Amino acid sequence: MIQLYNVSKIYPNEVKALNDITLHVKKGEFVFLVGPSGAGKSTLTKLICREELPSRGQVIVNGRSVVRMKNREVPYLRRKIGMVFQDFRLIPNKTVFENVAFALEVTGASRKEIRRVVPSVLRMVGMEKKVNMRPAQLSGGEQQRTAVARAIVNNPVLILADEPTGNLDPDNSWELMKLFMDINRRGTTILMATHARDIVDDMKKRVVQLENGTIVRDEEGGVYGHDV
Ligand SMILES: Nc1ncnc2c1ncn2[C@@H]1O[C@H](COP(=O)(O)OP(=O)(O)OP(=O)(O)O)[C@@H](O)[C@H]1O
Repeated sequence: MIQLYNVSKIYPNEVKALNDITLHVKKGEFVFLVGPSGAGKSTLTKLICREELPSRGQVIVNGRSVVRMKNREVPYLRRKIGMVFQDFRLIPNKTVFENVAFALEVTGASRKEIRRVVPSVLRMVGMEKKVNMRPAQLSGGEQQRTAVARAIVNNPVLILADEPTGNLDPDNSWELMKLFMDINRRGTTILMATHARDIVDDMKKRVVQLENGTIVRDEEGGVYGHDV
């Protein structure tokens, strides 16, 4: 699903965010990306969805080189990737329904399709009773569940989550993780950058640890680690 070969990223200000990373993630895997602040976790996720280009190396997502990809092909890549962020990033003046529907509208989905798909996705994340609320009227947990609904509404093959529990209390964090586990069980690959030690320790998934832009640990059934 994701193959990175000898990837380095140097930002224009000369900061070397990633240094010769080689990483393979198979379809259906659930991978935690851990490491101290500034280790390069967000940069890695940005290379996968082509928000940034690598300075060196190759990035293959779902069988396609995102480095060689033309700009006009990027929207098709993004449709295959559901993204979830720490700060939710919902559109403030749209309702829950409209926020999720918007992700379908931009793909050219018909009204009929939207009326069919959006309610079922909102049911899946437990937001069916709040379809007409706006983000400001929702709790953090509800906002994030709406963001997850938006991320999965196009049936992505991959979910990239950048510290998705960062603004949630422990109960809401666990609710969110259950949702991600559910989505993963249905076959969607998940790559999640996180500082949530308890969650990583409990879930015993593959853990990739970054430090100063290099992978210092890649462990199946791993824990968060003592030296992070
Ligand atoms: N757009 C940018 N321009 C210049 N430097 C950047 C840019 N984005 C990130 N960096 C730098 O690259 C390094 C890696 O940053 P990155 O955001 O990938 O780390 P991170 O592991 O996600 O950190 P955190 O856990 O705090 O989110 C840091 O030194 C950061 O300051």
